Amino acid sequence: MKIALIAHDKKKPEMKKLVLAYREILAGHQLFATGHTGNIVAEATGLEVKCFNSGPLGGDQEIGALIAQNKIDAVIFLRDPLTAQPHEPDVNALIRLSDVYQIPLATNLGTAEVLLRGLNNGYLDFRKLVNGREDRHEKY
Ligand SMILES: O=C(CO)COP(=O)(O)O
Repeated sequence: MKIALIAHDKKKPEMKKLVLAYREILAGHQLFATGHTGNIVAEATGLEVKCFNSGPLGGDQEIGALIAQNKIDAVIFLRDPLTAQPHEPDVNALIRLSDVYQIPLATNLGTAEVLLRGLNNGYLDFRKLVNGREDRHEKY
């Protein structure tokens, strides 16, 4: 599965703890991330991470584009709900696209743990039915 990992600055320590705790599960999947988050994840776990631009410089949009192309299976986005983000429209766009395309999305540590445990138990296997199908979306 292709997992996108994103964390706002104040949530990066939580992201680091999460990926260390679930390293063995994450090791079996392809990881994608916004720039700074990806560097932290790669350094903490030693796992390969495809890093995009930093969030404020377009990283959320790049991951959103992958979602629209059916190239992401789950998103863990540890958002900071207490700090205004200069790129809030990009953040909202990424969340919106996850909802448009029914992509499992965790926005806090509690749900992220459920998602990763579910991933490990096959609960995301429904994604295999649509994987590789760029035509899966209804055309308007
Ligand atoms: O701002 C972010 C997501 O909106 C995260 O970006 P970085 O991982 O580059 O800090």
